[in-house]
Amino acid sequence: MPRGRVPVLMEQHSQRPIGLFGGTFDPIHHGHLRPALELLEILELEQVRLIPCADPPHRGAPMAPGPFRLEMARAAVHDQPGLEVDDREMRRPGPSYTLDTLLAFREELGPKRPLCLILGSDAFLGLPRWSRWEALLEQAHIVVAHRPGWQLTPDGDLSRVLEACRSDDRADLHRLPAGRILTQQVTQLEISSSVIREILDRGGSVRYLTPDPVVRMIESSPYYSRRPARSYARVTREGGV
Ligand SMILES: Nc1ncnc2c1ncn2[C@@H]1O[C@H](COP(=O)(O)OP(=O)(O)OP(=O)(O)O)[C@@H](O)[C@H]1O
Ligand SMILES: O=C(O)c1ccc[n+]([C@@H]2O[C@H](COP(=O)([O-])O)[C@@H](O)[C@H]2O)c1
Repeated sequence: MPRGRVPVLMEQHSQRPIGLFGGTFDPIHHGHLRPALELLEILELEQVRLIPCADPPHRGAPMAPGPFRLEMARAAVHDQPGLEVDDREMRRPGPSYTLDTLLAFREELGPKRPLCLILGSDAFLGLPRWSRWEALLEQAHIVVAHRPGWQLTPDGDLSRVLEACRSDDRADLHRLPAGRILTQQVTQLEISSSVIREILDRGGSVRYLTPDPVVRMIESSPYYSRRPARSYARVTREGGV
């Protein structure tokens, strides 16, 4: 590649950061995928690992079982370089605590590799309820992707941690292995898995909210839809059907 075309951050460090994006993904949707792709590009990450959790802490059991949520995630990104699905939480028994996941990555990749834990703003605001949450920043940076409807105005301990670790310089994510918090604007997509489940529950279509391969998996699975899907007539140019 001609020198002028080497991305600025890449020039400084050969070991680019890895983005780690955990979720229940029940099901995965474009509100997960588009921010993941934008962060991959904007932050010049090596890759973003989508990590479906087996047993999400602090919420009820998912509608779809872990292996199916994992397969939906794989189907969603199968043709997108840079977005990978990581099944380590599925292979680990017990609640899927994120700190355990970060420690496993550290063990695998060594102490120097920059890691970026990606959280939507709602997940970030809930951090003080997570297990050993302040230790997360010892293992990774935190990248907060803005999510529609959530203002980033933490209080208490989270506000103090944000104040102490906040960085506006993306190069910090490449220079250091962990410890910075960066907030990043991404395309705002007001999509959630809960809304998708509600639409399916009333027999609606979720096309264009999630990639077509995921729609097909959902439609042929027993996990979400309860009412039969509606059928629509196709109107031809002449007005016939
Ligand atoms: N539309 C979105 N824009 C930005 N981030 C999102 C969006 N939807 C989910 N996220 C983030 O993705 C991660 C995983 O979210 P999760 O799998 O719980 O999806 P969800 O749509 O919030 O699901 P549910 O509606 O079931 O709570 C979280 O960090 C969350 O903040
Ligand atoms: O480690 C924790 O205590 C913890 C508490 C709540 C959520 N998480 C993780 O945060 C990610 C998003 O969770 P959720 O419930 O919004 O899908 C997912 O990877 C969960 O495993 C982690």
